[in-house]
Amino acid sequence: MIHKEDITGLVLAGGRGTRMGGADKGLQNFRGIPLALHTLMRLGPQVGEAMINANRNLSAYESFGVPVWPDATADYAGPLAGFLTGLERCETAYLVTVPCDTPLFPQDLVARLAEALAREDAEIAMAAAREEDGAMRPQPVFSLMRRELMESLVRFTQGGGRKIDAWTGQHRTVLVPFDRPGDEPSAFFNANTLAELHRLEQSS
Ligand SMILES: Nc1nc2c(ncn2[C@@H]2O[C@H](COP(=O)(O)OP(=O)(O)OP(=O)(O)O)[C@@H](O)[C@H]2O)c(=O)[nH]1
Ligand SMILES: [Mg+2]
Repeated sequence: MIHKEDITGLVLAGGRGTRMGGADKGLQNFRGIPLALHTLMRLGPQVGEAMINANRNLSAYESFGVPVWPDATADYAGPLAGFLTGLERCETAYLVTVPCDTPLFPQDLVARLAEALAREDAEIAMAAAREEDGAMRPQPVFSLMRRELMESLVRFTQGGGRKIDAWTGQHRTVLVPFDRPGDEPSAFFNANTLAELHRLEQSS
């Protein structure tokens, strides 16, 4: 069994927000609260420690009250750069990642990932959920992983690797479906554009 005190939660807010016109997505308001803070408030009760990965406007993120870490490299190498930053800063045995643009993610996300990781003796537990087109797909930015994977990720990214599934494919990974009766069907809908953000704000 994995205790929540052994898990650090990382809010991924280090992207370019290209599809939002280059806006710093984590600072865009969702129901009156910045997306990254909304995400942090939903993640905090599920983990022992929390931190934010951001690459711009660091003092705004720092005002949310948890440590803020930018990527070590300034080239916007994608979400794996955020994973790596998180693993480097993580002081617990496990790290879980959550993107800042999916504010309605499940309140039992971490518990279910942790249960599956322990049950399967896996190295990574990754959520899978139905997307807006109805298809079940892995949600790689929602992953719980062992801190020891840091060295593997250093090697992978230094070799030029960028794709999350190419890296997780090197490790024992369990997929955790979030489509049980009672699961919110739109929990994993993410806001990549301002229109999607406004649509999400109107939803349940
Ligand atoms: N640290 C870090 N995180 C990133 C980077 N690129 C994307 N992310 C994060 O990964 C998650 C998924 O990213 P996307 O929604 O695909 O990308 P985005 O950069 O936010 O937006 P687009 O530029 O429109 O693709 C988000 O939480 C991003 O903040 C990066 O270069 N570095
Ligand atoms: Mg996104």
